[in-house]
Amino acid sequence: MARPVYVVFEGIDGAGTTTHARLLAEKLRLLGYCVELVEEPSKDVVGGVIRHMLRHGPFHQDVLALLFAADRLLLQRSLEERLQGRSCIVVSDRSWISSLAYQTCELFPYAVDADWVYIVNKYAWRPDILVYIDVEPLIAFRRLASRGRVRELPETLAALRALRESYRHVIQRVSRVVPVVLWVEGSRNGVEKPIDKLSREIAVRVLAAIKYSEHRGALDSDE
Ligand SMILES: Nc1ncnc2c1ncn2[C@@H]1O[C@H](COP(=O)(O)OP(=O)(O)O)[C@@H](O)[C@H]1O
Ligand SMILES: Cc1cn([C@H]2C[C@H](O)[C@@H](COP(=O)(O)OP(=O)(O)O)O2)c(=O)[nH]c1=O
Repeated sequence: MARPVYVVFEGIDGAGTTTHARLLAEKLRLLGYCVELVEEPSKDVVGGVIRHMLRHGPFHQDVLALLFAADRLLLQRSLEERLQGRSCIVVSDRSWISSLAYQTCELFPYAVDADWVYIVNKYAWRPDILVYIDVEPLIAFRRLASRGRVRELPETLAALRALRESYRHVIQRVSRVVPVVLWVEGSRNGVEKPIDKLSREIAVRVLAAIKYSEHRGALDSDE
């Protein structure tokens, strides 16, 4: 049964994961691919509980890790049922890699260890392509502030700095299990890369990775 190609975006809050997941999905659709765009947390029941907790607390990472894992499994199962084995590209803003970066961050209460995140996400899809958008914390913070969206946690400047550090380790760690890791620079020396330019760069790199995996798939099925 054909499995969807699973492309995930990761980055600290305000890095642009939502924006660029949507733009990539649009571009791939225009090229004729079947594309499903998913966002985590979902708009379903468990996603709603998560959003409530993120807004009102308690900000307990152990509980959040379980809820995020459950939300993700529900989302992926309903997608599998809907796709019925049709080949498709699933573009997601965030994945269990966010749990590795956020729920293990020592700055937050009841942080968990990475091994436990792996265990509770054992049955979640493994990304085929990971796009990590690296943005300097001050830029991300300004973006969040300009949208009036600075929640106490995890969107303080100190938390954004800690999360970027956490991602540095996480990206290294997951490159052992994720076949394609695309590290994209969203800003440099306090200057952000314009959305259009970044989006084009991401599309070109993701497309090259998709074509490569299609080629590998064709070779594998010839064997
Ligand atoms: N490359 C970019 N340059 C300028 N602004 C950007 C860029 N990428 C995203 N933004 C803006 O930054 C804000 C945060 O983006 P968003 O996609 O919601 O981030 P995230 O989902 O990672 O928290 C949005 O207002 C978006 O328009
Ligand atoms: C998927 C996931 C997200 N998160 C966090 C990242 C964000 O702070 C928040 C998602 O809220 P959301 O408002 O959707 O933020 P964004 O637009 O940045 O994705 O949840 C986790 O802590 N663990 C996870 O497993």
